[in-house]
Amino acid sequence: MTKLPNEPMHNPADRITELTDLLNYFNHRYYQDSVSEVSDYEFDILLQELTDLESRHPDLRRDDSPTLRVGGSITKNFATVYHRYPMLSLGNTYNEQDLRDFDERVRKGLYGEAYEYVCELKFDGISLSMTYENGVLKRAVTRGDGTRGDDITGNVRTIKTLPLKIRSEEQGAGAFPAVFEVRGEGFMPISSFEKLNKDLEAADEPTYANPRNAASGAFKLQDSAESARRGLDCYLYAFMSDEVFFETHEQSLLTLKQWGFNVSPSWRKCADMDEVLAYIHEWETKRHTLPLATDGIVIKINSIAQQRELGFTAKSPRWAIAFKYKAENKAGVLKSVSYQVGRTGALTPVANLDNLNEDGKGLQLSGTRVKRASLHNANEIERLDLRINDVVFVEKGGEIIPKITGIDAEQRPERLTFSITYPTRCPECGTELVRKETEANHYCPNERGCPPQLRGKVEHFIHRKALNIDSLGEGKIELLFDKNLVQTPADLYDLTYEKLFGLEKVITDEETGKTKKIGFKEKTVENILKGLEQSKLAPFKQVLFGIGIRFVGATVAEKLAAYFRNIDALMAADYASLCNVPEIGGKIAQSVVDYFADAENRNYIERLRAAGLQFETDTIPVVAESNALEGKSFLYTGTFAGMTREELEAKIEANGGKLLSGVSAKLNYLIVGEKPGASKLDKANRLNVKLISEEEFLGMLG
Ligand SMILES: NC(=O)c1ccc[n+]([C@@H]2O[C@H](COP(=O)([O-])OP(=O)(O)OC[C@H]3O[C@@H](n4cnc5c(N)ncnc54)[C@H](O)[C@@H]3O)[C@@H](O)[C@H]2O)c1
Ligand SMILES: [Zn+2]
Repeated sequence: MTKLPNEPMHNPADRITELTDLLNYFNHRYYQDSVSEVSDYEFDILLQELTDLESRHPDLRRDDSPTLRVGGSITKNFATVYHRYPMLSLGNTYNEQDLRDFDERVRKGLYGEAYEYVCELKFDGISLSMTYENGVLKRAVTRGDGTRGDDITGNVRTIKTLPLKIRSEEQGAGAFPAVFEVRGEGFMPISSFEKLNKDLEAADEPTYANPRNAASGAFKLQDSAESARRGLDCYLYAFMSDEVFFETHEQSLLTLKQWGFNVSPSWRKCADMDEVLAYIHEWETKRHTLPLATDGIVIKINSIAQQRELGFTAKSPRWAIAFKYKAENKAGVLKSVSYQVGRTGALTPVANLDNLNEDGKGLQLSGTRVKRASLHNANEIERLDLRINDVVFVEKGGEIIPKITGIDAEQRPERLTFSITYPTRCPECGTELVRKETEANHYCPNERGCPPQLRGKVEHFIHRKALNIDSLGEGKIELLFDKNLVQTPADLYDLTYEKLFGLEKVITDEETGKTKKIGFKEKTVENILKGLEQSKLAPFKQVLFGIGIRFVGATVAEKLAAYFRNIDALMAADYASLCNVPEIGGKIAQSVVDYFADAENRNYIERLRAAGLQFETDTIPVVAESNALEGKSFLYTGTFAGMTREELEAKIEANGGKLLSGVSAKLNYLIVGEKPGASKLDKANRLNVKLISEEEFLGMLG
């Protein structure tokens, strides 16, 4: 499949088919999987090409064309809700002439009436619709396919800035209709996004490319508590009700604010398109100082009556348009490449950049000063054909982290450039690097002596999903390393009040040059010791994740802990028995075997055991009762009158049944208790899984 927009195509029918399929596929990835396979700009260029082709060949337009409908759809994981008022998309453009044309269409559409615009920032998240009844939040729904959305009320309720009940008239707010809807953008602030990615990285899970995709993922989680932890927020920008309640959009924004809604103060009323353009220019760089991602401006007609007059197309209102900013791309100079060693020993090349004047100030890009860009690995340097002193193009888009998109080949003959020699030794410890054939990265194999790897192991150990010691952080760990108090996580448990009290260090931020002093005073020391004490209660699965066996992420650790129940059984397991564990493959099995074959690792485990950490899964031991359930698989949902979930799980296993982790075609029985989960029930029904009650289950035991 080609993605090139301008590829000559003899046959418009073929190109229309190709673009329709491709864009529908990108939409699916974007809305269902929260993944962008191409940039928004590339997507929009292709969509424009399809729109143009269809307007020249209307008979070739397919019914499922992405130009006819909103891109998203509903999922099977939530209850489906029909929107009272359809939720549409917005027409968009990247250039000013299109805005002038839009203005012209509005002028004609309003037959000479005077009109005003309201400009708002275009927040980059997912659209939400909230229904309030008598001032109380009743329902929050995603846009879905525009007609129906997913009911994600539980997740939206975790947004702290969204009122569950709006301010009443007595509290100084005006009257409101008995039933109304507000719409806004649910987003993940950049700080939460960065924290989440760091967390995911530490847990060996895939990270999100940008805050939008992260927000989209977080709003669609099944577990609202996890959704709450992701620090979501929401800006409101629209009001709707059956009767006309406001005369202008401006009034609605002001009133929403009064009722207690989170309305971004960045909007502005503009008398004409010139003022709109001034607003666009003003926010082009200023928007990067905001704590959330924005990708453009939304321009709306202020008068609600005029909005009604202008109406809608199948996909978007005729009274509004989005102006999107292109990712800024600038030329700079590649001064040098440095190499960072991470927790796993992987080497990452980093480009050190400067502006074309080479005054050491870096590139001014999208409101920030860029001095470095990640190059990922040696292949990337080769792919871009980079040489030191090359003029390179640097882009900072929705991806937050700047990247080099290419070199300016025309400049090369006039410049003295040097090839990049990839190091053969670790820049941190001097050990010879290795590169496995199947992997793109070079690694430093000196796990036990390479400082960033040692520090990384301790940082991993204290992670929330591991031993969860939040009274320690990167800075404090660095201090403990510097003072030679800690080399491995086991050393943490030898720390005492006397050793810690009074330690001090000044830390300089490499990027900003700002310094920060950290010192261990009474309170800090007490908290550290308390955190370490509490970590002794962390369950086995977390300890197993924390010790940091390669390829054993949080989920794998949980499976191993559930299966082997204690560390001794796990240490004794051979390759074949590890491969018997559901969902554990050969790569993980081998890594576990190798890990425990090493005497030093066993020694480390014994030190942690002596410190008092949990090395056993404390659940009800399974004593075989019968094989009445042999060959049958089970899953349960809800709570049960006669037993706890643990007891139920033990019963299934004790009688030879298999407990599955989710509803699939392989599942034979779903045991349904009180307050069952709607999504499990729904999926089981669709897959024709037999539903049974607690009594029926007990009856099967004979
Ligand atoms: N990269 C990819 O693979 C990919 C795939 C599909 C779609 N996309 C991107 O998504 C776009 C289509 O998405 P869309 O239909 O949601 O359109 P859109 O995101 O361009 O515009 C409509 C949306 O803007 C949001 N919005 C933010 N601030 C707003 C404000 N102040 N007022 C009103 N609305 C505001 C609302 O959620 C609204 O639904 C495409 O044009 C493309 O850029 C990218
Ligand atoms: Zn090293």
